[in-house]
Amino acid sequence: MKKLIIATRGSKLALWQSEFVKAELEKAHPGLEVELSVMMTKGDKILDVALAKIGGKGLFTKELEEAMLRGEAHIAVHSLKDVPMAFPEGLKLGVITKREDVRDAMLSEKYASLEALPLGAVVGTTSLRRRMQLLKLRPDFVIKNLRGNVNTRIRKLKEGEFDAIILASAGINRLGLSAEVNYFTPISKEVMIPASGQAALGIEIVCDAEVERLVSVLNDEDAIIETRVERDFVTILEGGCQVPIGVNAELCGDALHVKAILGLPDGSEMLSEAITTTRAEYASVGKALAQKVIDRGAKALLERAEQIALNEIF
Ligand SMILES: NCc1[nH]cc(CCC(=O)O)c1CC(=O)O
Repeated sequence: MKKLIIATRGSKLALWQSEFVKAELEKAHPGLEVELSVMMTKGDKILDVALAKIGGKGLFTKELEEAMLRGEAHIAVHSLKDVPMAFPEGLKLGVITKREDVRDAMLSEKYASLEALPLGAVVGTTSLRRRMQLLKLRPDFVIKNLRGNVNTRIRKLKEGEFDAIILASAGINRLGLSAEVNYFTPISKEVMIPASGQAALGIEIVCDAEVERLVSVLNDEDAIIETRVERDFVTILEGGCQVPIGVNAELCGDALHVKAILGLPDGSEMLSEAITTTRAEYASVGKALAQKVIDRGAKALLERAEQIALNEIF
């Protein structure tokens, strides 16, 4: 194969991620040419409706997948946290890359940390997972919806609509945006458990042995293990991307630490659990942790969370 085509969205983060993969593949395979094919997805067009309402499934990936299935592209680079578990026939998850900083971060023009925010501070996020954990820590916060790509969200912060906003550190670091705001403060995983797959890239590929061989150089074994645990946990709970579930697995040498939280978006009811095990147990620990929360009523709690989210008028 001489030329490999990446189907990509046109947002700055999507382009950064695809350019990164292009550069890594060209470095690993001298003589290979990698080209970006930029396209609009439905999710890029609908910016005024909360994603929880329209049902986020495939919203940012459908057009890219259709291009791959038509043979017009070979791979698509996604943030793994946005990648569903199942793929259309003919496509699969071919690569999981090394993770950036997995933590969420607080961005603010005036305040250096969550603790420093005043009573009743207005905090921007549309993620139910972030809202739940913010209100658990500080029930006085006023959580206001914040949509749009990373650059749009930072612009809204700077326009003064929010005292602080919450974004993934990974996106900010990749785009080099931390200096755009006065305070960029990663939030410890003790305070806010990240989303499944956060900070890793997932490369979706056409089912083709040559394509798979070329991209496999980007696989990271620790990221594969950690995100496998996280994705197993979410799959067993049947949680879509719009449910309030935080789950994080972290390898420290041979030790594998996993913790999770789920509950109602307003933080009024929550379940959290943790397991520490060994690397060798990775294939069963996501399921084991899910079973622990299921035994404590997780399924009913998530059903209530989903009803609340769907009924909400944003
Ligand atoms: N849901 C949007 C999304 N998907 C991936 C990232 C960037 C970080 C990552 O790779 O996990 C973001 C932005 C954000 O949550 O702040």
